[in-house]
Parts: sequence; structure tokens; C-alpha cells
Amino acid sequence: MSPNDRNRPKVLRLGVIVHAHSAWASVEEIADVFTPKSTNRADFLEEAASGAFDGCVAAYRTFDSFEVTGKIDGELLDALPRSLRFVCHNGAGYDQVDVQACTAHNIRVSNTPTAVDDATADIGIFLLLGALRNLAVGMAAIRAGEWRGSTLPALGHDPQGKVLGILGMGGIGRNMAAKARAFGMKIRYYNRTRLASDIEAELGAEYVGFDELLAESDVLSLNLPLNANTRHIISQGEFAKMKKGIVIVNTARGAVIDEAALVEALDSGQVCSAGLDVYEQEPCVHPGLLSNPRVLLVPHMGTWTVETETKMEEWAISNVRMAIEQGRLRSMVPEQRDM
Ligand SMILES: O=CC(=O)O
Repeated sequence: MSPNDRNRPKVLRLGVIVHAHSAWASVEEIADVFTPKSTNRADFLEEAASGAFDGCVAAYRTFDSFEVTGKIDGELLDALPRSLRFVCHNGAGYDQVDVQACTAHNIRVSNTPTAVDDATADIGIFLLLGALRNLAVGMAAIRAGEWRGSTLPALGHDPQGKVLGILGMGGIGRNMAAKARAFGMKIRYYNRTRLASDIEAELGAEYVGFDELLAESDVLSLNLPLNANTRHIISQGEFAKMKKGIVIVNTARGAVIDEAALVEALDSGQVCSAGLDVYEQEPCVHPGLLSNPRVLLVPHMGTWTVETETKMEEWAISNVRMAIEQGRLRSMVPEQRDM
């Protein structure tokens, strides 16, 4: 197809390509690419409604493009052209996209599963070990020139023999289970759907009920997507059902935990320590977490490696290519599998 071909497909790019430049160049060879001039949602809605993106069939979007467009919801889809058929999200979690609204607008949505599994599970293990070992206290003290601090950090705990409860046994949960086994942890999990018995056996993971998971875990790792059913799935009532002194690890989305309830549970000692990569109101972090030295905090860096960010971009771009070349997606989100 020549660049002047009026029938070339049109693609909307929301966000920047940082790594996978040659993959993106392969899209530009076969499609005309549009990018917004707007820098906030109000202007973006106006720009879209003015017809600036007319004819676009597929949109590539990044997590950070939320700053410009806000949530991909009904209001936004109403402003975007009717030609739009595909939203290709770069990320595993797609809570920034209202899938129901997309389905209602006959738009298919994809994410980047599996590409994120290793890196996210790796940071999960880092947070698990760091929270168990109470490392945040010593790390802050040494930077303040106080060596281990004026009051010695409490001794940590070993992972060996402890029960790791995994809430959400998708790709990241399974990856984390395999890695935690190497540290001698016993794995229990709860998931909407139970894994096949051969996968359970391979992971050495025991399926338990939700309440049992809360009651029996020494460490609880959140590895489930954020949606209307999982928002605040861990709140006051759930903390009360846990073993006193549990360690909480969250690499999923901040809002799967009621952050205010977590702060209370940390203050009361019900939760001994926490390792967090995600927060309810990013980039704001609850002051009760910031001020608590037993919380190991990472600013949403679960996939923050050259290799993984590249894989994610390549995966999302492969969805764009498939959308414009074949009218289908490589990895449509599960809610739309029947579409
Ligand atoms: O947070 C990272 C992702 O959803 O991929």
C-alpha cells in the first residue's frame, strides 16, 4: 500500500512508543497514524468530537495516556468516531478501560497478558521478602546517616515454611507461586475458577476458599484484576479474619485493598508489614502508608524493565496490526470472548 492510498487504515495512538520503534514503524508502513494535540480530557473530548480522528479503526493506548484522555468510557467513546472498532491497551490490567461501554459501542479491547508475568512476579517476591524482613526501616535509616537507626529494626521473618496465600491465580499469581516455592513457601490460592489439577500439582498449590485463604496465610499476595467485583475485596472485615501479624503484598491495583482499612490494620498490628507497588489514588499515596516504617513502598514499577516494557509494547502493537490487517485481536480481554 502506498502512503497516499486513501484506503489506508487509520490508527489513533494515545501515548508514546518508548522501546518498540521498529514494531511501530511496521504499523506506520501500512496505516496512517493520528495523535491527539490535547493534553487533558476536556480538550481531548472536543478534539475527538471535532472529527480530528475520523476514520480511525484501531486505537493503541498506554497506561500514562490516562492523563490526557481519562477513562475510556461511554462519554469518550461517544466523542470518538464510529469507525473505531478496536482499543489495544498496553498493559495487563485494563481497569482504565470500561469494557462494558466498549462492548456496547461494538469495540473490542485487548491487553498484554503473559508479557508482564515475570517482571511483576519478581517485584512481588522482592516486596514479599522485603516486607517479611522489615527492610524499609533499615533502608530509610542508612540513607538518613543513622546506620540501622536509633531504635533497631525489629527482626524479620524467613519465608521458609510460611504459607503464601495468593488471591487471583492468573499468569502473575502462578509465576509468583513457582518463585515462592523456591523460597520454601507453602502455596494456597483462591481464584474464581479452580486451576486444572495437573497445574495445581505442578505449582504445588492448594485451592482453598476465600475465608480459609484469609485465615491461613502468613503472607497474602494480591494478584487479581481490579473491576467492580474486586474493588476493596480486602477491607476491614477481611483484615479481621486474617492471622494477627500477616504480611500483605500488592502488585495488582491499589483499589483491590481499602487503603484506609490497611492503614488501620497496620496501626493496630493486625497486619505486621506490607510491600506495595500500587495505590488507590496514584500518584498520591495514603499518608498513613508513607509515615509507617513497616511499609515497603515502590512507585508502580512492577513491569519497569527494558525487556518487559519492550515485550508489552510489541504485544500491544501486534494487536493493532492484527486489528487492521485481519479485523481481529490477538489477545481480546476475557469479558469479550463471546463477542
Ligand atoms: O500495571 C501494569 C500492568 O497492568 O501491566
